[in-house]
Amino acid sequence: MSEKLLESKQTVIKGELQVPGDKSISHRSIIFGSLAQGKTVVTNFLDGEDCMRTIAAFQAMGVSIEKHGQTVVIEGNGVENLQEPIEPINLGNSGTTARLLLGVLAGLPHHFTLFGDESLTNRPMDRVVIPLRQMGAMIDGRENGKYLPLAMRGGNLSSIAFETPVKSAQVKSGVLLAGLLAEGETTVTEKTTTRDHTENMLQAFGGKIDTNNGKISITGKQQLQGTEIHVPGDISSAAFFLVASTIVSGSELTIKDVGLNPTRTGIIDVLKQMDVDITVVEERTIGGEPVGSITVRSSTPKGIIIDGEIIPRIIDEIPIIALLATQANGKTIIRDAEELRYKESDRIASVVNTLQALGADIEATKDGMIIHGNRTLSGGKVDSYGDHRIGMMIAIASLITEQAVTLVNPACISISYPSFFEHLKKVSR
Ligand SMILES: O=C(O)C1=C[C@@H](OP(=O)(O)O)[C@@H](O)[C@H](O)C1
Ligand SMILES: C=C(OP(=O)(O)O)C(=O)O
Repeated sequence: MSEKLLESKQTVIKGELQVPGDKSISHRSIIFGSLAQGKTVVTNFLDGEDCMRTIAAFQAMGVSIEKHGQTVVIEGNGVENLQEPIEPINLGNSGTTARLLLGVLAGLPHHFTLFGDESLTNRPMDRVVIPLRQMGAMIDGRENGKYLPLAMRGGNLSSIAFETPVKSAQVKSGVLLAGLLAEGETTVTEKTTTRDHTENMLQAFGGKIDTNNGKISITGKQQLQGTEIHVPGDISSAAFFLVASTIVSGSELTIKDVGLNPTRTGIIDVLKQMDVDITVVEERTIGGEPVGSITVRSSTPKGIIIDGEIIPRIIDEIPIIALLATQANGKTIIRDAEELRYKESDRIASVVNTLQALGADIEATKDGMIIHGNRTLSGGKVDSYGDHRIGMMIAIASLITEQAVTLVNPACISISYPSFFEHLKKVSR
């Protein structure tokens, strides 16, 4: 297993940065482009490994998808021309590919087998398998279809009125995509709002979807038209640099063209509540999604309580928020975040173990963590757990540790941010 030495050096974070395209929006651009009729051109596509899995899955079904740098051209031929793949589909590390693709495949009259890497193989799939079975898909797999590998035969779906028991955009999206291919009207009701990129992008492709008080309704068998999609910068990637600029004294960084969809901007709200010096400017709309530039100057944050409705709006940012909390005045409590246990690693355990190993005062709870601030972090050898967000959290921590940090298994960072270390170097002075 490879290791990366992150030397403890006096640095400041300065200048301007453009983070790569949003992962959630990149996945969905490939899915809708492949279901639509005609050409779709996606610019600023994230070429992280996860999004490449989504491309490969649709190529295996006969869709022509060409990637030139960050531009992807999809020649859509409509749902009815998606073919049965010869080989099993490898979903790699990508939960989003798995849950959203399951929804699409459930609507196709073909046989599919799906598998993933060790991490994905241990993440729950029954949260989408159960409603898709209710719609008529035949799905079987390990532990009665709870886990990959899965085998399935789709087609002839009927609509469903589904109340999602988990706060998950992936589950909502999987069922809505199946609803798009089913007869009649499907509704998904969610108690807490989760990211709505599926709903937004369906409309960008000419589809119709209604959201009313947490109830999302979609009529099946709609024809979608290819279009142009510009992917905004990923706020979940930006979050690592927002925190870096806060905790490294003397820093000031502007991140340009970041997606500011309100279902994703919880990190900005958290930073503001913690009294971090943050401003958002140049707000505008590109391709149906709000974008803007965020400037952060170093400051000493204060500890806060983070729970309830905001959790899905910061779900991928909690590891880096935990690092920030180790530097805050006072105590930070994170609750209602049990979903973290079902990510690429059990992120309650991996965040707590890693930060403890670096000298933080942090403890795990059933659904979150308690972090006591004002700690000087030491250094040493810590593992990414094969989880990209843990790997990036460790790299940002190393900017303020007293000794060097050896990051074990850094390669996973390219799942969502292949140019992360290059960008870190670019803004380190
Ligand atoms: O829909 C999406 O694109 C995503 C939804 C979230 O997962 P859940 O919906 O499982 O919480 C998030 O953690 C993931 O990185 C991307
Ligand atoms: C949880 C994540 O992604 P996924 O569920 O797509 O693997 C993530 O990117 O942090």
